[in-house]
Amino acid sequence: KKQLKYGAQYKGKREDAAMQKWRSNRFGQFIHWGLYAIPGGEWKGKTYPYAAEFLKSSAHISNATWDSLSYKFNPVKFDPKAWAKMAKNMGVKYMTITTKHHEGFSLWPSKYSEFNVANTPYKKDIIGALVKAYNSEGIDVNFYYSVLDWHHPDWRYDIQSKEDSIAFSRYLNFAQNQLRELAENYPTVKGFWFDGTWDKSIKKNGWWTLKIEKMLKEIRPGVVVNSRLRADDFGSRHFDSNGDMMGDYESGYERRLPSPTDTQVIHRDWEACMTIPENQWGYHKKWDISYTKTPFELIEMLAQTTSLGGNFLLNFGPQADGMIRTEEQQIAETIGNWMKINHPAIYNGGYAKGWQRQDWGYFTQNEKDKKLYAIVFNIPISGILKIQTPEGVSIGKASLLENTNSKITIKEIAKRQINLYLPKQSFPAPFVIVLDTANEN
Ligand SMILES: C[C@@H]1N[C@@H](C#Cc2ccccc2)[C@H](O)[C@@H]1O
Repeated sequence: KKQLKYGAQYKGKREDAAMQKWRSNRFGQFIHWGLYAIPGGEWKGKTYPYAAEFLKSSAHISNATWDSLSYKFNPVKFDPKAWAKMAKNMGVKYMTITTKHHEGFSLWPSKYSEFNVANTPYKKDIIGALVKAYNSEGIDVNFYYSVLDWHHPDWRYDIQSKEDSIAFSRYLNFAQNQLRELAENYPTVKGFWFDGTWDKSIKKNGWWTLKIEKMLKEIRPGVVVNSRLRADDFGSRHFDSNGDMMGDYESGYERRLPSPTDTQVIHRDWEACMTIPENQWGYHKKWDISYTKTPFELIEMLAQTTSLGGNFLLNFGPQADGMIRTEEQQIAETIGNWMKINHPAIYNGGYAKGWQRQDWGYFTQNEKDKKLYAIVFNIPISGILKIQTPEGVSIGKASLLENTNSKITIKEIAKRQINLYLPKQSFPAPFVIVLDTANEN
């Protein structure tokens, strides 16, 4: 084991109330909003298929030209209450908003950078309005903050000279001031989601990442910080050089999930963040420039994530005028209709220890109602769901969550082998079976 000053600060899962709430939320809305929404993946008549929030680099746009987009930022149709209402109806329990993405533009009136929303035609504090609106709907708000900053003159990708070192220490102070400002000015913030920490400059300054984690937790006790902020004494990220996770949850799953049988993830808190298009976080004018996931595919990702004890953060990229595009509205509505009936399998849900993963879907164990849920995506032609029960546990009753009067016949066909006979009906959507289990001994 290496002696580390800037490695993991604790082992195992945090069990305080704030972390338990974060964990029980399970389903969150990611929002990527910034100047990149204005060009929306297009520049001088050319469409760029890459991630819209990276247009500045994919179209080789100068800082001066890109920064002048701030004079056009005026989301006249922005209605934070409408966004929060849509999120509530979709069934999310938390929202993570980009306070500052790689472009360096701050969506709040920061004292530490002129490059912020107060100096645009819109003027108003977008972060403050969103925190108020989402909290009013009972939705927790976390702040995404990109340490990587294309705008700030003191940002460095690497430290290769004394000048780099002097400039970058100015940058780290700037970022620390902005983060303190966010933690102090928005007291209901529940978490910080760091990004843009992959460059050598940060890997060589692991001390700063721990300093930031400690500062935020001092200002806002209980606040939850993702592993992506952290680098240790030797530049190891997410997990320190002894293999221990840093931060409060593992946040390496970006546009990918662990495999359904990858049960090593259940030993820690983790979150997967997901785009609906193949790879667009910011608004792209051409929705169908890539494959866009269907609501049922997204619901299956939510189910798979919950079944492995993780949180699922689904991304929305609002338009420059402040509207959520209709394609995203429709997906949010379909997911919300499903969640209204099936949320007991998700909220407070987690890994169902001892219940073998089956190919028809996923088990989740609800830590509040202690019930076991089977979320079914692939109905067998036989109409029979095969289940292996753990040692010492039997299934007493099974019924459809959407209709608990629907009895599902159970037959033990061999030791620990159960057949569940599905009702003879159509299942137009993924559905949930609630299982009452009992200890045999
Ligand atoms: C959460 C996501 N992380 C950001 C990124 C990235 C990235 C950076 C380098 C190579 C590939 C992807 C995306 O812009 C979005 O904010």
